[in-house]
Amino acid sequence: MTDQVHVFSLPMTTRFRGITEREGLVLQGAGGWGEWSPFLDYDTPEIEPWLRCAEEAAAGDWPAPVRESVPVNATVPAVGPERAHEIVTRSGCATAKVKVADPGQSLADDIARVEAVRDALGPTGHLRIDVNGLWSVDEALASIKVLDRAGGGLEYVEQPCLTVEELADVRRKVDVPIAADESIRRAADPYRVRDLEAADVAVLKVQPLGGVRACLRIAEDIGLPCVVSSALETSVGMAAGIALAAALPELPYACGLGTVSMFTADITATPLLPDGGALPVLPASPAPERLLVDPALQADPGRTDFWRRRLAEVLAYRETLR
Ligand SMILES: O=C(O)CCC(=O)c1ccccc1C(=O)O
Ligand SMILES: [Mg+2]
Repeated sequence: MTDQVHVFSLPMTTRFRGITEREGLVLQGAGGWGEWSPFLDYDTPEIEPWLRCAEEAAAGDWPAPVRESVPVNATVPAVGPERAHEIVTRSGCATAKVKVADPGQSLADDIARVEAVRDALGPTGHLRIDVNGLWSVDEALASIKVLDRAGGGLEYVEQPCLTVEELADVRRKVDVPIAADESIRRAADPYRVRDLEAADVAVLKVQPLGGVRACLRIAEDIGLPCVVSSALETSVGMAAGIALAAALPELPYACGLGTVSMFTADITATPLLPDGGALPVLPASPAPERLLVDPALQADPGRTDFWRRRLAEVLAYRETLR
């Protein structure tokens, strides 16, 4: 299928989504490198579109950009208020997304983190929160009210509850805009969000949704303003997210593509780190010479085996779909 495959393992500076080491593989095609890094807890059918994204990148098949740079948000994990403040200040971003409702933490922890982030952003910054579907409708109504006040106004709340029905219910009962993430990227039908008027904003992630061109189609059909966000890709995979953000006809919000700073190292010689709150748009997929094959960042033989087997399983699964 491809000329070359490398399995990587990158240490993270802060635990995020339970992850401390980000694993995946990069594969080389005629057009450059593509990344395939589905989360470890996802099963074979769910990780197939992630591979289409990598193949599209490796084929060098991205649409033309319509802008030269992409504004990004700082991403704040469920850390303490001092660390949250530091992350936002260091990022240079005018927008921050704060993880809340982390299991094992209280609403008081979320309030303290959100207050610290508002302090770091100043009054003109944009502050959004991401709940990852962890609230009930009642919890959402109560918590959004409190956090909207603590944050001096929220730009939007991402995935406050698990289901599309719950999102629609919450959306009708609060003034803060609602963004759908899991309800699009993990749904059998992403358009139920549109049909049930469940969100004001669509979050698009290129790997789970099958690539840049697939996401452009969803953006057009879903009829909502879109935010492109990462799935914690290395700079190889991040280039695909940036290619989507660069090609969307409208980009009214900062994108969640500033997450390369969460790694202690990267697999390209030129990490895609934001400068002044924005990322530059590159002309194409990462070229062969841009990959840094640092032995320290290669997964050990056992994990390399795991990823090669996982890839073989997805390719076999594809055959059953034909
Ligand atoms: O959007 C961002 O700021 C960063 C990306 C992010 O939050 C994320 C990264 C990996 C998995 C899930 C999510 C998420 O948006 O829920
Ligand atoms: Mg999210």
